[in-house]
Amino acid sequence: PQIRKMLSSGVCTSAVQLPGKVAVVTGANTGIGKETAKELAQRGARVYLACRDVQKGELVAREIQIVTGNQQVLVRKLDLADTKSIRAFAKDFLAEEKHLHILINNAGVMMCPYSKTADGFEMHMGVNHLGHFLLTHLLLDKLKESAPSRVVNVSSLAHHLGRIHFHNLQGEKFYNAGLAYCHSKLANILFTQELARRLKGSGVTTYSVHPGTVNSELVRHSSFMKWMWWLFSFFIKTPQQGAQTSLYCALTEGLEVLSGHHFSDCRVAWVSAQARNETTARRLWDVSCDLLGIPMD
Ligand SMILES: NC(=O)C1=CN([C@@H]2O[C@H](COP(=O)(O)OP(=O)(O)OC[C@H]3O[C@@H](n4cnc5c(N)ncnc54)[C@H](OP(=O)(O)O)[C@@H]3O)[C@@H](O)[C@H]2O)C=CC1
Ligand SMILES: CC1=C(/C=C/C(C)=C/C=C/C(C)=C/C=O)C(C)(C)CCC1
Repeated sequence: PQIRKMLSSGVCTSAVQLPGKVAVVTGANTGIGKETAKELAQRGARVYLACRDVQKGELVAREIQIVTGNQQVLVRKLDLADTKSIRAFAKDFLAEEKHLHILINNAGVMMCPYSKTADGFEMHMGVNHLGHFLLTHLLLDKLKESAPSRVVNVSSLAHHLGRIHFHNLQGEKFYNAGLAYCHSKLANILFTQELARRLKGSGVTTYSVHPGTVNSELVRHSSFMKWMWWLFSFFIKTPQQGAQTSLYCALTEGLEVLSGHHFSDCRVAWVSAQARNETTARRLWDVSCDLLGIPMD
């Protein structure tokens, strides 16, 4: 029980309610994203479940509506492995909604065999970093108009093993599925820091998060990890526990001064030296804009 307690600490104790607020959660049909969306709906927000599989999303939306009594739980198609899908999602959302107060960039893939997104990006970098980079860029004016608003980027402790190899960003020269995940999670943290710098004074703040080791479908591509997760399932966090730090960063009052920081177990957490490198963060921003055809400023 002591080990379990140690591995599952961190509870979002904020009492903030969200009537009239609008939230988007990516990858909300399962795992941490589903529990994050459920809690936001419980607090009265209108919540968009941005999912690549709309059918799975609809089932979860019904479940959340029944559990929370909040009918304002909506499903929209978003495939982060395809910039056309991201642009279509953003276009429809901007036409439909006046506000966006909370954006949770939660969706993720881990340890997939070498593959590329529709736009030719390596899958981890493409979905986990570039997809969310583009989505945030497209929704940024709406976030600014809705300030105070927040962007939460779900990263990982795994960023410690990550490096940004600008000469091999698409894994074409060498590729390791585990490390590719770590690199993309480092990119999440660097993106958060650079975004925070650029958004200073705008009323939009941003945070990166390590949710803990969580019993979810993330391990689907690795038999070894599946076995480990099964073996230690009693010790690791439930998705509901894994959602706590994302919720803490989305909801806690007075957190604005900590924009750009990394959180774990609902506390500020230490990041690797690579994750504190401002030059890498700026360069990654520029390279990401270049790859996505976004004008650099
Ligand atoms: N579980 C853990 O121990 C840890 C998780 N994290 C991070 O937490 C986040 C949530 O992961 P978790 O809940 O554990 O994992 P899950 O695999 O349970 O959930 C991942 C979600 O991302 C979605 N997704 C995957 N690819 C795409 C895509 N191309 N477009 C849109 N959505 C996509 C999945 O959709 P679908 O169901 O259709 O595949 C699913 O909804 C991830 O960013 C992960 O890196 C960080 C540290 C530890
Ligand atoms: C050694 C060990 C564990 C392994 C932890 C690992 C391997 C965590 C990996 C986390 C990842 C990959 C996060 C994703 O971003 C457990 C299961 C906690 C149980 C106690 C012993």
